[in-house]
Amino acid sequence: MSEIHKGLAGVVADTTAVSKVDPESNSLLYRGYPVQELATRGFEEVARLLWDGELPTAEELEGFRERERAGRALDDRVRRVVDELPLSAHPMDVVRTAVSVLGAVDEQAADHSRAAELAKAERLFAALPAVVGYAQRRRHGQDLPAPRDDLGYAANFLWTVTGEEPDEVATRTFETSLVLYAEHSFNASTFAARVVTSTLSDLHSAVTAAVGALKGPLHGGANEAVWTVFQEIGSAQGAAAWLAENLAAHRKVMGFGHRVYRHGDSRVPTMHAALRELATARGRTDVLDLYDALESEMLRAKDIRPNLDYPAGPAYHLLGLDTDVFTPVFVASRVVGWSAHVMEQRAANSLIRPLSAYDGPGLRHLPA
Ligand SMILES: CC(=O)SCCNC(=O)CCNC(=O)[C@H](O)C(C)(C)COP(=O)(O)OP(=O)(O)OC[C@H]1O[C@@H](n2cnc3c(N)ncnc32)[C@H](O)[C@@H]1OP(=O)(O)O
Ligand SMILES: O=C([O-])CC(=O)C(=O)O
Repeated sequence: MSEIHKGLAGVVADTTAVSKVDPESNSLLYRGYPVQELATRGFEEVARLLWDGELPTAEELEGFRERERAGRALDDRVRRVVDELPLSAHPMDVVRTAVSVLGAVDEQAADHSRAAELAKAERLFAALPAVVGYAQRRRHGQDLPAPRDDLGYAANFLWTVTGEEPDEVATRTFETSLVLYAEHSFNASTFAARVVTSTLSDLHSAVTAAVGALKGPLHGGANEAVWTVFQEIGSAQGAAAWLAENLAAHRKVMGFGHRVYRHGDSRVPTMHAALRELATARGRTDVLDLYDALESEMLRAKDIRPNLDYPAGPAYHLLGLDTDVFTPVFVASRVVGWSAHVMEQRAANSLIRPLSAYDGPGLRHLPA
């Protein structure tokens, strides 16, 4: 039997110039730039870098910002389909459905030229905050506030979801998380997007599949699960007992561990610092105490470190997002990476179709 690479662990499936995850130096580069340096920049600029391969000129950035501001309103056709969904539908299901609708109505859906793919990626980028905002607000009986053209992407996103103008620390924390979440090489959702693209399918189909892959708690769904764990534990004093019980029951602790990083996730220190700033400004040092307590218990018990979802979950709670809206926010950021990979896959395509080793019953025949 040929060698099996369960979960494709350790398999190098293709090359990519979008980002480099290096477990040895514990670093993450977007198009060559360390993500920690990019975390001080606006998310719109980082999106252009990931799509275009180079930082935009001031003029290019302003042109993109204008198009983004013009595309913020919730499409009526999306609203009508979402209104048919039960209020109990998970916001990730709302987002997945919305992306699918946006694909069905996009006049360039079948145009796979790079110019058309970029235009579609830009439109999705601009449209998703209103979709995420609507997913949260409709359940509270609230409509969307009108988009704020005087605010950048990150601040307008928070305004759209919460209906409150964010202060500087909230905008900075949120923007940092968007930059850190934007791209991470061949993770499961990006790979799903590349698989779909490899069949010569369209960008919205690839993104819809990626949303489905991101939803699971072993991937993006972990940021939602982290805050649920914080609520279950309650306070720093409860961390040791909670962990002992869960490890004894062989349950995975959400927000810890990573398939690629072996010495901790390179993005965590930057997001942890942002969380510290936000929690301190909000007088919620209890959240920081619980964060530290669970982290050190996990290190002591299993020698496993947090991944990006661990600081992002509590930060999103403190920013006023409903817990099940955390992963949809991840979608709005990662759509940049997904679409960059769709374009890269298309430019040098080969159908992705691995082999399997059959281990079912041997040849047999139907009874006469
Ligand atoms: C943005 C992101 O998508 S980051 C990932 C978000 N996902 C999570 O936080 C979910 C929790 N983490 C996990 O389930 C895992 O660490 C994964 C899925 C992310 C990566 O795991 P893999 O590379 O497949 O390693 P695997 O799950 O086989 O774990 C290896 C060992 O470490 C243990 N382990 C790994 N992560 C954890 C965890 N979070 N809690 C408890 N034990 C863990 C496993 O139980 C296993 O132990 P064993 O060898 O004694 O059976
Ligand atoms: O790379 C991975 O497997 C998961 C991850 O951290 C991400 O997608 O950001």
